[in-house]
Amino acid sequence: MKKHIAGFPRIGVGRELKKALEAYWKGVISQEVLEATCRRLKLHHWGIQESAGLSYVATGDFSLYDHVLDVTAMLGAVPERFGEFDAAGVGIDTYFRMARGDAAANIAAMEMTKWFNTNYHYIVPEISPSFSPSLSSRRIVEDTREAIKAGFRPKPVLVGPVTWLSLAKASEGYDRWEKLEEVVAVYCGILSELAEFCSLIQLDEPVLCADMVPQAIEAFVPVYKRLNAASGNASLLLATYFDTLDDNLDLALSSGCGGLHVDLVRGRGCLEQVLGSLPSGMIFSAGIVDGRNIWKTDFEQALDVLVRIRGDVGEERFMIASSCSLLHSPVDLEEETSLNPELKNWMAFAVQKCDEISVLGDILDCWDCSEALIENTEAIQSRRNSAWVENKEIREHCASISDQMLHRSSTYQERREKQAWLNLPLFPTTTIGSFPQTAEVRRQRRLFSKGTLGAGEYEQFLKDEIHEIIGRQEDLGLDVLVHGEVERNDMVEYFGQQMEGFCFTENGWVQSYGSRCVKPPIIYGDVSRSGPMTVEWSTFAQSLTTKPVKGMLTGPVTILSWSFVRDDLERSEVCRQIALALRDEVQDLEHAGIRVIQIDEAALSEGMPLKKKDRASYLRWAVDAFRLTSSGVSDSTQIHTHMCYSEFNHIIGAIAAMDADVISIESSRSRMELLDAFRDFRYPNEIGPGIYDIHSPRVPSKEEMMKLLEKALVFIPKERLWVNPDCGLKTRAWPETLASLRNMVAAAHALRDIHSYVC
Ligand SMILES: Nc1nc2c(c(=O)[nH]1)N[C@@H](CNc1ccc(C(=O)N[C@@H](CCC(=O)N[C@@H](CCC(=O)N[C@@H](CCC(=O)O)C(=O)O)C(=O)O)C(=O)O)cc1)CN2
Ligand code: MET
Ligand SMILES: [Zn+2]
Repeated sequence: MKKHIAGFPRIGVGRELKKALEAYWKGVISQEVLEATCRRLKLHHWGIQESAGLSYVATGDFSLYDHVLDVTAMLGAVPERFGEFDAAGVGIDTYFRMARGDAAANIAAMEMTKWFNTNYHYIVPEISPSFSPSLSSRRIVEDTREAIKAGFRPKPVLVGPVTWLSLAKASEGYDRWEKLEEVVAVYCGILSELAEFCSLIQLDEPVLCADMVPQAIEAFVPVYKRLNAASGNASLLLATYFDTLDDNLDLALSSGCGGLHVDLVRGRGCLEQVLGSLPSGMIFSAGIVDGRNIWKTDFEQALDVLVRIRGDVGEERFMIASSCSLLHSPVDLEEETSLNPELKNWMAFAVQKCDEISVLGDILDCWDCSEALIENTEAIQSRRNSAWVENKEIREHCASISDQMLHRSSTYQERREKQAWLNLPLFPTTTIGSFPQTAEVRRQRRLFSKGTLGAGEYEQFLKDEIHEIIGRQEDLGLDVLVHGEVERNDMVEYFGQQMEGFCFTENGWVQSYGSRCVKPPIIYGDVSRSGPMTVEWSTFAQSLTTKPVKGMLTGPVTILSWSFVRDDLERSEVCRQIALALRDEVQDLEHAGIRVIQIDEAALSEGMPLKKKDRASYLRWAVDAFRLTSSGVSDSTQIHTHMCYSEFNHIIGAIAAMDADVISIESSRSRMELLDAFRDFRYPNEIGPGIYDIHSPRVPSKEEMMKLLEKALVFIPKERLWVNPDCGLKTRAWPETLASLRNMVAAAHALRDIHSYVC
């Protein structure tokens, strides 16, 4: 029986990749040193897979920034603004400029967005008529050769052409599918090269689990016919994940590929259908170990399914696998020394998942693994029967939620009048919450968590920072201020740390984009709030200024989406528990005199099911959770929300149903394209479409931002338009932050001058 994983996390257990990348970008280390770190990581990760007993090691899953950008580089899809690239191919500096922009040359980065419904971000390929696909990066071949040289048996992994093209963004009016033939030709070249020394090559086509556009559907089978032909003796494994195949199952089955990988965690629903129609000769790769959560696999349940599959397809055509790439899991549970041992015993990270896959295979192969099976059963039982998981009081509280709790007392129009006391000018300026998390802030937090710095000193340090941040905003002339979120390590982890039902890792890092990582908290039990979480910081900030300070909370859907969530309770129910806890926080803030409160729902659209048919029910409970959080305040308190990376167009109705008084959204990278949504649907409340990209250090000019605002004014009445950046500023440094905000405020003032004279 063959065993494999769809990909391994690349960041490194000690975030070695992050550190090396950031050092390289700062000019502290050379390309050679960076590449040496990467080589060490790859070898280490291959070693883990091999010593677990997996049949292959994944290659091509390692990336300097993003695996979608790797394919973009392979195809030579370098947007014109980055200039000519080297004839030898896309070098790493061009590659990084595409990902991060070029501040010195004033070149904007490529867009970045969520990888399906995960918290991983990929760089969106750009396709223009002038794009001429040609093999421009051979990294995957080089990495695979390296694996062979080191004695491993590689299975190269790359994003397939239909998914790559589907995720791309074409120049206006251009049909991306016109490039299909040439794109496929490049893939054919690379596949035939890999086929010379690999017997199995994995092509990831998660788009098969989403709603595909007609062009993609039409293209699929002919494209795969060519790819299979080019792959000679190597077998192509068509990998699908994140949902069921449903309507696209026939495409997958007719692809002519040697194997089909199915996600049996999120796509279990189509198992019978797949088994019923799998062509004889096609390998079935069973993605049974969850690549996106941290719970141990229930071996007994998994074995039932696996035995059933093996009975159908036979030993020869059967592979056991992770549901998707382990990119979305933390690296190694063994690194966790402070987790409660009982909780820890319920979990498996990437390294442990490799072992789980291997052991499941061994058990099926009738090796004597009874010990592993007993241990697993005990762990599963311990979690199932634990007294820490369920809390009667919380359950009762949740059951008593009334419809009235989901509504503000008055309509937006009425509330607007009652909020006039805020006395805000036309085009009010604000920021999204965080200010630069400088090295010094992180250092102080680290000293505090190590115990080197006392609680009092740490608190004083944070207060001094807030003082400074308030002063800077006053100097800039911003209208609604924020306290800056300096006390937070992360907008989700921080809240989790103050609620019951959560636990935390020390090293459970997961890549979010490029060098940026998150440490998702783990929700293992019923959630409640132990006491106020943010009130002290917000009231301290408010005491320093006469301008309104926005209270700053992370919303229930976002806390849910960016945590590892228990799988023994409906997500919607976990979300309600979080919402109920946050509702108390909102009311506490109001009582403490914080009268503008932002509840971030950055992950609302990310959490959306991939298929249209499942979306309405998700949006219903997600919007209800937001309303439950936000509706307990008086009319004169202004509720804000913030969203980023959203495909707003198809959920604009749901966003309106959240009924926040003000929403800020990301839009600058897409040059206000999202405003298309407002062409047909007039958003009824106030809105701040972000006018500068905070993901890049580039300082946008006043004129540039004015242009974006003028664009917005076509669809948004001037009385309802806010002026703000795309997102929080925590990843930026102070100099560019101040320069950008100065220009932003100037743009708002200039616009005020123009528009206050126009009736
Ligand atoms: N959960 C989550 N998801 C999100 C976002 C988000 O903010 N949170 N934002 C969107 C974009 N994604 C992002 C994800 C991460 C970061 C980010 O800045 N991450 C930081 C880590 C944040 C953090 O947890 N910081 C901790 C730990 C910092 C740290 O690395 N400390 C050093 C020590 C530092 C020192 O002594 O100087 C260490 O532990 O080794 C803290 O501030 O306390 C990073 O990778 O650098 C930004 C955006 C979408 N998804
Ligand atoms: C990813 S959304 C970020 C919102 C948060 N308030 C911040 O400013 O950082
Ligand atoms: Zn944001």
